[in-house]
Amino acid sequence: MKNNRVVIVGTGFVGMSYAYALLNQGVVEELVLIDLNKEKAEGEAMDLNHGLAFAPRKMSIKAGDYSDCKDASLVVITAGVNQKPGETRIDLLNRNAKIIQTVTSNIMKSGFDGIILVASNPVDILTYVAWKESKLPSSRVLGSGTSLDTARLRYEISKYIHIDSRNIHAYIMGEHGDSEFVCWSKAYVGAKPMLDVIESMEEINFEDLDHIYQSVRDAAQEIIQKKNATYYGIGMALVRITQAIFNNENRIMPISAYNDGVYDIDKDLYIGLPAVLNRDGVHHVVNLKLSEDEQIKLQKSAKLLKDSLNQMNL
Ligand SMILES: NC(=O)C1=CN([C@@H]2O[C@H](COP(=O)(O)OP(=O)(O)OC[C@H]3O[C@@H](n4cnc5c(N)ncnc54)[C@H](O)[C@@H]3O)[C@@H](O)[C@H]2O)C=CC1
Ligand SMILES: CC(=O)C(=O)O
Repeated sequence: MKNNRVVIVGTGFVGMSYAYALLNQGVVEELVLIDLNKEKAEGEAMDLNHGLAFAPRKMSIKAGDYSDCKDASLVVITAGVNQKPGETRIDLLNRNAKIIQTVTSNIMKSGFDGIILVASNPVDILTYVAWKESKLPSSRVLGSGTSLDTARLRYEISKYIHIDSRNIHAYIMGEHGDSEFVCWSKAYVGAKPMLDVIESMEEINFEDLDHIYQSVRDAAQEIIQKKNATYYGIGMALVRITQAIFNNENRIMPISAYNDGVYDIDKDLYIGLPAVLNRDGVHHVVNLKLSEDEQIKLQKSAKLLKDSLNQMNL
């Protein structure tokens, strides 16, 4: 890891929520903001700099250009359009794929040799696009995947059982989209299997599991209906991934990782899987023994992503 510099490409809602959370949590030393709209990036850098007097650490924040990627350790791509009410993430594909190709090509022209983290939607497919365009090892290109969905899941479970969401160990896997699913067979509260929790607690029963899943799956649409975009949750998920990388944590997080055969699903694609993250990026994908039903769901989700990838000319 060369230094403690992060470059954000795309200073919209998501990019700036991430930047604001980075500043508040004092995660990095240097932050560079890039956007097609240079004035926006400049304004955002000024605004953030005015918070430095209240920040937990010294930090350099500026609007920049692609030459700033050369020495960066991490470039986070949050550029592109977001969903309008009723649109799915996949509906954004044609509009955002070109943007991600251009952005990645510009990043690589700078001589960049670090890690790329993609948040733009549809994130699994666009992470693949960034990986192909960058020609970096797949371990150094990852997407936010189901990290946000998993945080939503932990929150929803926590509401039922009144246990801190940080004690809930459970993953949403698959596409960051409508075909995602909960890996209930490997869900734990503290060290107690979720299925034992259901049997021993009155607050939650088996019927609630479907309701929890639906709330998670439909959360983005609900927020977009109410306030047009989602950004705080993903901003904080991106910070947690950034910390895992910069602090060399070997932390397990569900992110969009390249499937090179760890799971028995279509190969050569990116999909939401639990993975160990450290300063090298994705150290390895964690191989969970899924139930038969979960395995079918993961296969379906992968097929959907693969079909979308096959329709593109990459
Ligand atoms: N992965 C996840 O869990 C989540 C992903 N998203 C996705 O993040 C993306 C960004 O969403 P928002 O920030 O709400 O959108 P936004 O419209 O607020 O911001 C997008 C920014 O990208 C910039 N941009 C567009 N083309 C560019 C280019 N070629 N080079 C540099 N900058 C460019 C725009 O000028 C704008 O500032 C969307 O695709 C959205 O669906 C949003 C929430 C959660
Ligand atoms: C927009 C989006 O992908 C989300 O909030 O999950």
